[in-house]
Amino acid sequence: MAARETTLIILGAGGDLTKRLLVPGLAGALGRAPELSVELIGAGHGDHDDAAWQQLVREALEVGLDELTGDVRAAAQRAIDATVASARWASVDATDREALAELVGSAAHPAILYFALPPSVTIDAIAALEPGDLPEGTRLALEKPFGFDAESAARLNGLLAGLVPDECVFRVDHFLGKSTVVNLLGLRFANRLFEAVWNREHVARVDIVYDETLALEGRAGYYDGAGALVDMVQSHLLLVAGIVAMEAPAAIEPADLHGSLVQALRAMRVRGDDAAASSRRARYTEGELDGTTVPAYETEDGVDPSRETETLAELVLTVENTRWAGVPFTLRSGKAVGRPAKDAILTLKPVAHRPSGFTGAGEAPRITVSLTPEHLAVELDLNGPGDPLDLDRVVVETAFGAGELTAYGEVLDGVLDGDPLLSVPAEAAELCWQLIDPVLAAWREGSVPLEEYPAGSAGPEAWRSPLAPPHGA
Ligand SMILES: O=P(O)(O)OC[C@H]1O[C@@H](O)[C@H](O)[C@@H](O)[C@@H]1O
Repeated sequence: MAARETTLIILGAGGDLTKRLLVPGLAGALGRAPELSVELIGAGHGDHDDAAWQQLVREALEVGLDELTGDVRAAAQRAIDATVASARWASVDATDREALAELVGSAAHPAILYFALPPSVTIDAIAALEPGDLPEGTRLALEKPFGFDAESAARLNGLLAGLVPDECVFRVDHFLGKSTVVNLLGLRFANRLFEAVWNREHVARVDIVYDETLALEGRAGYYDGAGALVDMVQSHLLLVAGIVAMEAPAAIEPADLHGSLVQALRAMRVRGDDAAASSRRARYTEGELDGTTVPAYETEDGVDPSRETETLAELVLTVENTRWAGVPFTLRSGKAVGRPAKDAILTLKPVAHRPSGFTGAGEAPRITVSLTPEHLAVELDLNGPGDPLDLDRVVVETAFGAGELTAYGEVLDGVLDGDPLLSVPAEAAELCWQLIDPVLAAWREGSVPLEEYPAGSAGPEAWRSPLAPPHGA
């Protein structure tokens, strides 16, 4: 195996993401690629120095190690000392062109610049750079959210295109690194049983839900400016919806997969083109979760109550093509929800004719692909104990194999390897914002009330019933 060397520069390395997810994920990527050695530069403001950064790197790599098993874990273990020894800190303002160019120039190997920064700072940093500032082969990785609306996402794509070739740009969405999300491809396209019913003839509705028990967790600085719609629906769930909706690619190769994903996103619309009638928003009030009192969102440190940030968001889309016309796709995500559910659910239509004489069961059956943990459940109406004509609802379930790496590990592995398969295509990043912008505008205008739910509940009572379609949709 030929040795490979690269420099990973994390901009914004003093932030929570680096310690909690990026460096632990790096342990997995190092374990997967034992031939790779990484010079790890942390860059940012703050009072770090080489020693503090090295300590952070060691601790975070060890956290990452705990999530690995087998050969990958053994290889990651072997890589830790060398990675820590190479780690250095650079106090740099990412928007200072000369300082950034100098930092990239000081890298021992071809560099990857990872922007773990708020979107507006990332845009300023990219805008400050000139093409000649980055040596050939430099890769740019950008954390979500990619821009802050469709216009800024398009501008950012334009700026990036002027700096490096598109195959050197990695738009990171760790959901594309989740083994369960990747598994949707295998489930759909390698199984006739599922692909045959995966369309409007058989599917009544699609729900993509990511309700978490996690509350704000001290992230007001970021979250209060984002809210559930941007943080989760825009950044992650739309891409999951794209994978659920897309046509089969010819190959699991970047160009084919990205083409299918983009085509599906292009076909999506807010239902009835009515953002106010096709969305809901809510915010948690004080409540109990797992025996602990969760304070009301608006009283959390760093929250500006006048912003009306939602902690639960729901959006109904349609996919305007032959496969999906008329099927509602409901995307929903919330924080501090007592009944966590992280699933893609296809609710099937009833059979065209159930012969009279059968009793029992008969409600709409579902195919549930859990995004966390790895799990598939298919509901069937079968002969229960006793009378064979009295049907019981039976759930056929199986676990999927767990991913070898964490979602961040998978995504970083792609970035380090120069493989864009699991990175977000440029057009997809813009399309996701094009769907969300009208919803944000309707919410800003006050066309959609901000509802409330106690932390620890399942959400507002009224949300148990699906949103009625707008007139004419
Ligand atoms: O369940 P995971 O993989 O941690 O992903 C969910 C998280 O995804 C992040 O991108 C969001 O910013 C968080 O708010 C959210 O909790």
